[in-house]
Formats: sequence, structure tokens, C-alpha cells
Amino acid sequence: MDSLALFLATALLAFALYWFVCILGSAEQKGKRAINLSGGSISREKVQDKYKQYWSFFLRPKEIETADKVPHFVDTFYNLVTDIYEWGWGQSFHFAPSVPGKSHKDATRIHEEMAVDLLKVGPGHRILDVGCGVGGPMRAIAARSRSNVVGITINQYQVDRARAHNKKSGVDNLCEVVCGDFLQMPFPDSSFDGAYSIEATCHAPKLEDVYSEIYRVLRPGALYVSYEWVTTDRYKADDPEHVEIIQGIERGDALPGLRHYDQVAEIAQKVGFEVVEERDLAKPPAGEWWQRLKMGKIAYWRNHVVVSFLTLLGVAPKGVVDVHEMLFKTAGHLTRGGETGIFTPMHMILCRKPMS
Ligand SMILES: C=C(CC[C@@H](C)[C@H]1CC[C@H]2C3=CC[C@H]4[C@H](C)[C@@H](O)CC[C@]4(C)[C@H]3CC[C@]12C)C(C)C
Ligand SMILES: C[S@@+](CC[C@H](N)C(=O)[O-])C[C@H]1O[C@@H](n2cnc3c(N)ncnc32)[C@H](O)[C@@H]1O
Repeated sequence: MDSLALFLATALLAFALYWFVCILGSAEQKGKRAINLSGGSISREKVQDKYKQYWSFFLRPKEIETADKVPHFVDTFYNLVTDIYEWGWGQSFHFAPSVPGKSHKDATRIHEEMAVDLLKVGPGHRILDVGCGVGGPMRAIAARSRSNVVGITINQYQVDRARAHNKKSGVDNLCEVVCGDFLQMPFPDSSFDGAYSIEATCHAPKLEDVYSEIYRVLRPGALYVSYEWVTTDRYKADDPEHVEIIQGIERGDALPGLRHYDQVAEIAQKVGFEVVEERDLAKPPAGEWWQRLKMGKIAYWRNHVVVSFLTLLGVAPKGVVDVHEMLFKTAGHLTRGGETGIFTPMHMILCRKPMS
């Protein structure tokens, strides 16, 4: 009996230690703890309603959910998901090709640094991060290039998080964050020496609207690089499985409609850019970007238990469980998108604003 009690006590202690280190502790390193999961700027009693409102966007006919409502719907989405993203993924809200022998964190940084290396900027330059999230890429890019980075996001909660992270990492002298719509940016013409967007312009109902704004704020001769979410040559609109995967990605990631990769360069040229280079960074020899999603499956179940438990205790707002479940399903659709090769989140385009 005594040895049974000892075994149970040890098991309990081991579980408590695992809970603290792996669930609460590791998330703390990334900047967000499970017990602090919130609905962003949404008050806790409204989280569940806002989640239902988010879904109604996809259930109503396209004529009602017009393009001008998209930024507001995207803002609601990021209020709902930002904390879960930070807790379960980190401060960079994007994918990266996996690199043998490197951690996800390193692979992510390599992918971010590649963007700024392409821009050919350095100390004293002012560059724009279009759709900056909570600033993971911005901090890596500022540290790498020593340029001044200005980030814009539609979501005020992300602005607050990004500013706090910038201060904590000691790069707030190089990084600035603005709340605003990238379809109508609060910056003067020709005021940036370079710009990048990492997995963000897919939220624009019309790519030309965001590209023309970026073109406007860049000085002549400056470069712009974007990692775009698109369907590839392998996507067949008459294959029901393909349609289901792409619709699943759109619904779980607040996308008004995924574009085909061949539209990207055409649109860039239409707004006035010269296209310097264009390629899918997911193509071999790049390592699978969806590997990290697949490997996370056990962690997602653990996270589901944590989120359900915290909601039951009244620590996390009601609705967080639904959001988490939505993300779980999205992870499945994204993985299938990667495995079938019909979708890529890293179609890279490098453009220049002509000198005249
Ligand atoms: C560029 C965009 C976001 C891309 C990714 C950062 C996110 C896409 C799907 C997200 C996730 C899915 C599953 C979650 C999991 C169930 C949870 O336990 C922990 C967080 C997830 C792993 C979450 C993390 C971020 C994503 C990978 C879009 C929106 C344009
Ligand atoms: C998937 S996150 C990527 C964030 C960041 N680039 C990163 O990789 O961590 C997409 C970002 O685009 C921003 N965004 C989407 N639509 C926007 C809009 N109309 N105006 C400004 N930001 C927008 C979101 O608020 C979010 O910060």
C-alpha cells in the first residue's frame, strides 16, 4: 500500500512538473501562457458571439459579405486567434521550409532573413512590414539589417503585443508599429526604401488594392518582396477533394478567396512594378513546410485538453475552445494542401518600383 501511495505521489509530481515546464513554461518562453489566453481586444463575454459572427461570413451569400467588410472580419479573426497562435506557434505567424538539423525557430528565422536580404537594405534605411502580426519577422529583420522597420496591422491587440515584444527584445529603437488598413495606408508617397509582406496580403480581397498601396509608398528604385498564399498548377477546380481542402484553408484562415499563383506577377506588373524574380520557395529541394503542423498533432490534443479545462474553470473565455477546434481542423486542411502540392504559403515575388 505504501509503495502504491509513493508511486501515485511520484506520478502526480511528474505530471505537475511536465504541466509546468512543457505546457505553461514553454509557452512563457514564447511570450504567452495558457492561463492568459484571451479573445484579444474582444471582451471575454463576447468571444463566443464573435466567433459565431466570424463563421456567418462564410455562410452568407457573397453579395452580402462584400469586399469592404473584409478588413473588419479579418480584425475579428485576429482577435480570436492571436493568443492561441502565440501560445502554440510563437511570435512569427507564418510557415517556413523545414531545414534538416535546424529547429523550427531557426528555420523560421532563415526564411525571414531571406526576405530582407533580397531587399538590399541596411542601416539608416526605412522599410515597411505589410501585415506585421505581433512582430516576430520584424524583430529578426531589424536585427539582421539594422534598418528601421515600420509594421502595419489591422488589429490593435497585435499592435499592443508587438510593441511589448519589441521593448522586451530591445529593438524598439529600430521598430515601430502602426494600427491601420494596408488597403489605405497612413503613409506619404515614396516614404520607404523597401517593403515586405509575409503571408499577409492573402487577406486582401483584391491583390491589386494592396500592391498599388505598397507601390505608392515606396521610393522609385526600391524593392518589395512578398511570400504569397496561392493555389498551384496541381490544383484542379473540378476535383471535389481539392475544392474541400482550399475551402477549408479559406474558412480557417480568414481568407476572402485564394488566388492562383499565375495572377501574382500579372497584378504586380499591372500596378506598375517590374518583376525581378518569382518562385515557389516550397519546391524541392526545400524541406516540407507542413512537417511542423504534422508533428504537432499530439501537442494539439494536449492543447485541446488544456483549453477545455481552462474554459471549464472559467479562466479562459467561452469560445476559445471553438476557436481552437477550428484551428485544429485548419491544420488538417493546410497539411493536405501541402501533401497534395495544390497549395503553397510561400510563393515568393520580388518586385522593383521603376526609377521613372
Ligand atoms: C498566415 C496565416 C497563419 C499561418 C499559421 C501561423 C497558422 C495557420 C494554422 C495555425 C494553427 C493551427 C493549429 C493550432 C493548434 C490546434 C493549437 O493547439 C496551437 C496553435 C496551432 C498550431 C495554430 C498555430 C498557427 C497556425 C499554424 C494565415 C492566417 C493567413
Ligand atoms: C498571418 S499574419 C502574418 C503576420 C506576420 N507577417 C508574420 O509573419 O508574423 C497576417 C497579418 O496581416 C494583417 N492584415 C490582414 N489584413 C490586413 C489589412 N487589411 N490591413 C493591415 N493588416 C492586415 C493581420 O492583422 C496580420 O497581422
